[in-house]
Amino acid sequence: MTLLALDRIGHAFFGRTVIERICLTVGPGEIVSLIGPSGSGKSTIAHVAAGLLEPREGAVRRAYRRHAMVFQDPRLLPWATAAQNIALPLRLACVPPRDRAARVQEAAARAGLLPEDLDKYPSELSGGMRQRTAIARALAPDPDFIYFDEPFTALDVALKRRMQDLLIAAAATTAGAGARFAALFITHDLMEAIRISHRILVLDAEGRGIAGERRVEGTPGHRADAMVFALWQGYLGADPLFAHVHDIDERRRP
Ligand SMILES: Nc1ncnc2c1ncn2[C@@H]1O[C@H](COP(=O)(O)OP(=O)(O)OP(=O)(O)O)[C@@H](O)[C@H]1O
Repeated sequence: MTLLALDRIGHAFFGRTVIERICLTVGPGEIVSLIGPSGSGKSTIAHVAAGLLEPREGAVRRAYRRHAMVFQDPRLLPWATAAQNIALPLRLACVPPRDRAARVQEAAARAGLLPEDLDKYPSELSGGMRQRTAIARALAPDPDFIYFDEPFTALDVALKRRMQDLLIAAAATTAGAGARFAALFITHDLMEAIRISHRILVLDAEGRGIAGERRVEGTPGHRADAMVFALWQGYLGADPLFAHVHDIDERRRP
């Protein structure tokens, strides 16, 4: 079964082609990273997949129930508390007010927010807490698919790691039930992709399709750091698929 399928997607801005022949699939419970250099069209692909942009070519099939999105910028309403921000999608989905508080608390707990943080305004929260709030807001309507567009890029290394672990835990469920959500995770950080994903898709250097993919050994959250590091070294040092990932100069793109 496939929750998301892109079939030969192409898109152009003002007549300039930015993506072409993009084919990808994401299955239930899968975290799939899409990696590529800056300007290679990763966000454009996520926007097309989520229905924010109509592609010029190709077809998108969505078989999931409900999706959410998390961006690099948390995009919180500054005049609303963390709890009110998290409740926003519940209000939009007409969830009765009596049910909202419990769902906000559950989502906040999954995102690692403390009860006392919920009454704070975004300006009173640190960058990491703001991003946790954005993640809680995404989790609140219980989506079975989440688009992440470089959500941790602006965070420092230790915080980034904690947020990756949080995402892995939030996606998985307890007691043998299926995963709670599948995800398309946009990043330019190969180490991050190896830590959190089941599969990594690599964009062609010129955005002309997916150059290839690698299924990452093991399960997210159960890979030892030494293994993650060894895979990262192997991919960058010896795997031609990743040769362009860190050394392309986006200013040379046509
Ligand atoms: N709304 C837009 N109008 C015009 N050009 C755009 C628009 N959005 C993106 N582009 C261009 O499309 C190309 C791909 O952009 P996109 O943001 O998808 O790349 P990306 O791989 O996500 O980059 P980054 O990693 O830097 O975020 C870039 O050259 C960008 O300038």
